[in-house]
Formats: sequence, structure tokens, C-alpha cells
Amino acid sequence: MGLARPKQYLPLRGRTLIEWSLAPFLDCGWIDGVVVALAKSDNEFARLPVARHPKIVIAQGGGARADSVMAGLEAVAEKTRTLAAAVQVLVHDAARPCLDWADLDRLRDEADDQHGGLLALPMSDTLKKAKQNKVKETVDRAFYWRAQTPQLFRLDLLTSALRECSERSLQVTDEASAMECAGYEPRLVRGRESNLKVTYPEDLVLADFWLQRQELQP
Ligand SMILES: Nc1ccn([C@@H]2O[C@H](COP(=O)(O)OP(=O)(O)OP(=O)(O)O)[C@@H](O)[C@H]2O)c(=O)n1
Ligand SMILES: C[C@](O)(CO)[C@H](O)COP(=O)(O)O
Repeated sequence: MGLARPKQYLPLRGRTLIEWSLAPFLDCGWIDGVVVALAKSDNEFARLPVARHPKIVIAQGGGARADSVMAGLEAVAEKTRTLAAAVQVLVHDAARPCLDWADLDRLRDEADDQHGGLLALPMSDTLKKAKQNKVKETVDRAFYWRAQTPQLFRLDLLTSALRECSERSLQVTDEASAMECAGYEPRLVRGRESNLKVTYPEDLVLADFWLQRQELQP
């Protein structure tokens, strides 16, 4: 974003971006708790009203996404230690504030018990493989999807997959990649364009638009 302030604390339709990202999980009846992984230096989250929500637990995040996720998983394991049944976890980006609530239910219903699943979008443009800015090949778009979050996995399987990646010094940019490295085939559950990751300043305008649309829905 090129701003001094971390993007998750930018204002968006009367709240901060992270509050929008958390809302579907906090309001969802079948989600028992929400772990927020915060940078060690973070002093903004505690000032938000949402910080006092009874479902929220804080974990200290790490230098890379996988480190933050691992810290979150450890906090979940701590909370659920006495449960006999397999615990499922959803991992979501703080930078995706427009998740449609219905997609959470679909992900739960369509994800595979062992392999897990993730929201993702098929490609709608023709895809070029390039070197610098010269086209080398046109590739079959049917083989490619854009990964989103949330991503849903069994706590024990995701934990060991991330541990394995760390031991092999493999850097993964999402949790499905860790599961893939461990031999699983996570299921792709069709998401929506509105579930964008706020990355560039213009994405905030789009996020505002999608949230307004969601508010207007009956
Ligand atoms: N050390 C990190 C880095 C990222 N994340 C999570 O991963 C999400 C997606 O990462 P992204 O938004 O791409 O974060 P950055 O790479 O920090 O942002 P940017 O691409 O804008 O630099 C973040 O929203 C955050 O929830 C995390 O938990 N811990
Ligand atoms: C997890 C993710 O949102 C899937 O698209 C994405 O990989 C996170 O962003 P990053 O830039 O790779 O951290």
C-alpha cells in the first residue's frame, strides 16, 4: 500500500479493515473461537472495540505468514486440547474484508475431511507465460485457479504440514501449499471476485463498493 500505517488498520466504511475481515467469523454460529495473530510491535488492535470480543484470542505473529499461522494453530491446540474429535481450522487474511458470509458455509460443506479446501476463482482471462514482458507461451487456463482465503483444514494435518515445510525450508504463501507439499489435494471451492485481498490503494475503493453492496442485500 505504500503507507506508514499497517493496512489492516485503515478506515473502511466506519470500521477498520481488520474488523470487517473478522466480522463473518465472529458472527458465525459454528465457529467457536478466533485467533488473531499480531505483530509483536502491534499496539493498535488492543484499542479496537472488537479486541474485547469473547471469541477472540491473541497470538504473537511471526516474520512470515507461515510463522503467524503456526502461532495461531498453537493457540487453537492449547484451547482445544481436551476435545476428542478432530478440530478444523479456517485461516483467513486480515487483508480480505469482503468475505461473503454464505461462502463460509459453502466452504465448510464442500471441503474434504482429510484434504481440506479453500475458496478460489477460476481464471477468466487468456493466460500468457512470459519471460520479462515477452510472451513465451499461452497456457490452458482450465488448469489455473486464484487461491483466496479462508482455507479450511484439520488442525493436526495443517500443523504437521507447516512443520514439514519449515523443516525442509520451503516457503509457502498459503496453507494449501503446505498441504500440497505434504501430499494432500485440497478441494477448490468457488469463491467470488468481491473477496479481494487489499494490496493496492485502489483496492480500498473496490472493498468499499463490495461492502456497500453486501449491506444493501436483503
Ligand atoms: N508475517 C505475516 C505476514 C502476513 N500475514 C497475513 O497474511 C495476509 C496476506 O498477506 P498480505 O496482505 O499480502 O500481507 P503483506 O505481504 O504484509 O502485504 P503487502 O502485500 O501489501 O505488502 C495478511 O493480511 C495477514 O493476515 C501474517 O499473518 N503474518
Ligand atoms: C493466502 C493468499 O491470500 C492467497 O491468495 C495470498 O497468498 C496471501 O498473500 P501474500 O502476498 O502471498 O502474502
